[in-house]
Amino acid sequence: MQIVIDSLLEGARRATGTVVVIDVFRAFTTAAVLFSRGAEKIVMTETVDAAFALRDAGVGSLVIGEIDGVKVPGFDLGNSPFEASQREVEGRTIIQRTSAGTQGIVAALGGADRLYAGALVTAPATARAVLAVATAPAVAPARVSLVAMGRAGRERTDEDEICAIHLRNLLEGRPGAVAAVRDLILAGGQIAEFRDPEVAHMHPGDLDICLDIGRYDFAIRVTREDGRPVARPERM
Ligand SMILES: O=C(O)[C@H](CS(=O)(=O)O)OP(=O)(O)O
Repeated sequence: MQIVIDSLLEGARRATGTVVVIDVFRAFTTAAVLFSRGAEKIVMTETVDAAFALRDAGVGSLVIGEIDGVKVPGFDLGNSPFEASQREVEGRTIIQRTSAGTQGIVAALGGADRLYAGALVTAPATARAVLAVATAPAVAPARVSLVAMGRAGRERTDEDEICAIHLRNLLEGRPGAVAAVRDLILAGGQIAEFRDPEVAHMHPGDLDICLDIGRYDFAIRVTREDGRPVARPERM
């Protein structure tokens, strides 16, 4: 198994094999929270207009996400895992548009043999899901691309790069260093905005959820349906 770590939108575009697009802060943590609360599936889109059009067409009933981290006017939810954890979403189809995470999924959809949306909350389950495929005899030589999406898919960020390294440890059979992963991210420059009352869209509760490594026992698998990326929980 060959594991490649790459970054940002360009990395997502060139990713091949089994691909994990990583967005810890916050898109795929939010997606995981919604699945833990019974959401059926999440349709991931690139643009706000596409998200509204899908809702208007009846493809989904809730539209969520952000621009520059801030909830889009007219969306039902922003990109906050904490807010998602307060929402009733049982059985719902959700449409998600974010600045990094869903952009990466759309960019990777064409080149990926198998696609996952990754975050720390789902890291062990994602590694199990990837290993189940990557080590299957029929799928050699296996390549796994881990793509850290960063800020808006344009600027590398600690949490996504560190999540990629943590996933590589798990994929290569090492336990990783859960406390060190948390500590290193918490020492970084992006943490202050979660605690800044002036940055209202970054809820302090988001940080606790995003850094709760292995909180959920499912991976988030993305498949193409009607030409669109659709995410569902996958349990191994
Ligand atoms: O809402 C977020 O936390 C980010 C905003 S940005 O990428 O830093 O502009 O979106 P996400 O797609 O969850 O990284």
